[in-house]
Amino acid sequence: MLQFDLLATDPASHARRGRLTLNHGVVQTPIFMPVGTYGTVKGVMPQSLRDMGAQIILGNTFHLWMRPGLDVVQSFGGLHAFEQWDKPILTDSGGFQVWSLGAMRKITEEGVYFQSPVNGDKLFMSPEVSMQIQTTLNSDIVMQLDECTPYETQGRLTTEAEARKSMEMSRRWALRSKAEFERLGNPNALFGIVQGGMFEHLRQESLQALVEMDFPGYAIGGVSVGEPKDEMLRIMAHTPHRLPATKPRYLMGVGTPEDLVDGVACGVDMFDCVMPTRNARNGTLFTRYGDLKIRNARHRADHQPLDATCTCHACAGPQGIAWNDGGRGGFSRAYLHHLERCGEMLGPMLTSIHNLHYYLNLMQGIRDALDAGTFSQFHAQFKADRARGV
Ligand SMILES: Nc1cc(CSc2ncc[nH]2)c2nc(N)[nH]c(=O)c2c1
Ligand SMILES: [Zn+2]
Repeated sequence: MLQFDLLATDPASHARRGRLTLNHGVVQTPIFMPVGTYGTVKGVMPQSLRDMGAQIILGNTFHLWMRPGLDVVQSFGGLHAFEQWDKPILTDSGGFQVWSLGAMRKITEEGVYFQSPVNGDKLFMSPEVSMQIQTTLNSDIVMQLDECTPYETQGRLTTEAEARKSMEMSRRWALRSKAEFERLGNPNALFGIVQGGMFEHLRQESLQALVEMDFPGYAIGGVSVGEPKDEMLRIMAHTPHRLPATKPRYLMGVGTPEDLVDGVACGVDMFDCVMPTRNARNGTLFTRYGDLKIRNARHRADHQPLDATCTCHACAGPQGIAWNDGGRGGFSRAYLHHLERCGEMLGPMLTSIHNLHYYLNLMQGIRDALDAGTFSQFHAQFKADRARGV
């Protein structure tokens, strides 16, 4: 089941405020979805995710199929009980992950043949198999099996003909995914995925065909695949607002804080990206006034928190009072620098909390601005602040 209510639209852009009602709960949009590939958002407890306002997280069909295996997840009645997350979950279909395997796979019309990276078993993933796995996972939002059209093929740009061929196969796989999803009687929501490479007219053909299939929501795939930023922004400006206004739009694998605010202005409702958690593990922290590299020696004896305006547990402690508001319950840059230098596990745990909180708080600020009719001002202030430098 999926219901999408449009609550407000920004007169000066394609930005919109919405509410997504799914089987495991309600999600306010625009939204950022933390990535929990192996059934865990790396290093972050489910309670911490709830405390920071996460409303929906991502799981991965391919990885969970490999480990722990469907029999184990099935014995829990699905992913929610297994990973102790009772709010909505979106699962990606597995195509992107098999594609990322590189050499160890063969793509045919029927599906993808590949070797398990875990034990070398010969495996096969088709639209039907992907739907069967996602039905077992019982995720609230299921993604069709698609082929993520690469930006480059054998070291040269993917041609229009190659992008068309790939988009047309994804279109046929959308139909097969939908047929199997319905045959299985899956009670959740299946999203179609727009492909078409960097070619606007192929994007238009792809989205038109998917809209005719009448999915409850749509994703834009095939970006954030190594293309230059201006190419991603060109597709982001072209495609989202051409999708039905009454249905949710999900931009896959994007992006930086700037991409999220720009993406909302282009009409995107849902984002996912490994950046906040991956950057946290390599010591790159997002703050209101720019990015900060905690390993830099200049933080060695700095008593300030990562971000003096942040109310996350790392910056403001259990009381959640920001440094600028007089709070002193958080951890200092000096301490986080020390943890990073020592390779202590508490380091990535705290930096992941901070970065996820930054992304979720940014989306909360966007929703509040859309509710207040001040999104343009929010957008301008956000950019000015981020340009200030830490
Ligand atoms: N950039 C990008 C990222 C993802 C993974 S989204 C994700 N899965 C798990 C976490 N995050 C994609 N997934 C699919 N199915 N298709 C795509 O075109 C695509 C493109
Ligand atoms: Zn913080």
